[in-house]
Amino acid sequence: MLSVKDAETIIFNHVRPLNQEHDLEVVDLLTAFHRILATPVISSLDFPHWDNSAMDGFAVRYEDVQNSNSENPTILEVVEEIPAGYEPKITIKKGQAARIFTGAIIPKGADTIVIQEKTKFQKNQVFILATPQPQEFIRKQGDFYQAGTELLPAGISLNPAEIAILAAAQLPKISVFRRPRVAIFSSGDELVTPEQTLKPGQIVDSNQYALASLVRDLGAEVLTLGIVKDNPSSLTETINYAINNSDIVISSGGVSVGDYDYIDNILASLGAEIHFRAVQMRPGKPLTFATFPNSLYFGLPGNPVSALVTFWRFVEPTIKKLSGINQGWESKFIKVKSHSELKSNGKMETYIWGNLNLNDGIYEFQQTSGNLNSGNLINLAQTNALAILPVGKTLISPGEETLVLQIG
Ligand SMILES: Nc1nc2c(c(=O)[nH]1)N[C@H]1C(S)=C(S)[C@@H](COP(=O)(O)OP(=O)(O)OC[C@H]3O[C@@H](n4cnc5c(N)ncnc54)[C@H](O)[C@@H]3O)O[C@H]1N2
Ligand code: MOO
Ligand SMILES: [Mg+2]
Repeated sequence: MLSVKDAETIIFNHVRPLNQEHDLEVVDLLTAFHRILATPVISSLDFPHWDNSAMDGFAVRYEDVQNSNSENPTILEVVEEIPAGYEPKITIKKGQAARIFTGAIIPKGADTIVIQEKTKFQKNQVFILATPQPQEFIRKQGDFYQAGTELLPAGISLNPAEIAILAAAQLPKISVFRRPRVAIFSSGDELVTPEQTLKPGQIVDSNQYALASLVRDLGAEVLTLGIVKDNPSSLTETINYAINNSDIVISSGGVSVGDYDYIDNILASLGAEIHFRAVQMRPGKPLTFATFPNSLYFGLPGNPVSALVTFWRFVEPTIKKLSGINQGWESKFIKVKSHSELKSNGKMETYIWGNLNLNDGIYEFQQTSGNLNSGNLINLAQTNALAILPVGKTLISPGEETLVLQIG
């Protein structure tokens, strides 16, 4: 059976990230949080824009004050006051200083700031009570960024720091990648919506709710196509619509070996290239991955935990990669101590849901309580991690390390 690693490689090799020419959208900076920058940004402004003061104090010529101390203060004439936002008019000459405030432009002639705590100020005279370092507290024009060079690269997620940088660079409208479009549907004659009264044998389509929330949280646009009966013509119609209206299609249910598990046959009849139908993992073994010319298809298993585990393990990084992020779209596994005894049959890569708890600043994994059954959605509540036992590993004892994938 195909290993999880090989399945992942196959999937990621088929992801074509959104394109800088065709998949752009211009958005207001205030709505750009977590969007992906589509083109590199170059600013014509230096940062800082001008030599400016990092402190409230006095702008002086270093050579005038280099031998100052409290017994022998240097006395300078204060010729101008320079608040932030004001353009200085006077060049500082020998024996002169300017009163200056944080962020204000350094006047011509001055090269050093003396903070006001090291001075005594009287009328238009300042007494310099200590010798500063040469050029102390001056933020030089272009020290942080030089105009014309790359300010931000394409393919990064816009977090608060980047949003602030774009605002500072006077770019209130920016090019980002459009949101990936993801179609979701559930298949099964037994499925009903949460509003419907349950008849014997029926179950609520909970997968669609969970999957839509996860997809939206990843910044994608969700197209929910509802519940589709285990009926080849309805499934054909829905899948055909989905592959023509989205970048990624996610279905749940109908991918195992039962008589009513039609998804794979219909994918084949619609001309999909089916890359695999099962992966050596538990939960999540019956997982179908197929491609059409313009979309990727994930046939997730119907069991609620299996659908979510396969989403977290394979679909989440796929959506991230497709969205145009150039780094860090891959799943991140972390090594932590297990507080619980973790068991597997050793035949499948096994995913155990539970919690990363902080214990004296160190994360420890604790298996969820109750039955680890892929049909048991209830004890998935409030978990935040999956511990992973590789094939061949049957036991992780308390205190031993395990790899975990954070979920949520
Ligand atoms: N003979 C075998 N039977 C099964 C195998 C196998 O290898 N041989 N694999 C089992 C495993 S593992 C899983 S996982 C499931 C996957 O089944 P399907 O993907 O075909 O899904 P269904 O048969 O449609 O449903 C399975 C289960 O999940 C419930 N379900 C389905 N959709 C939803 C939904 N949208 N929301 C909530 N719950 C849903 C459904 O009622 C079933 O209980 O196959 C095993 N069988
Ligand atoms: O993949 Mo199934 O998930 O083990 O119930
Ligand atoms: Mg089935």
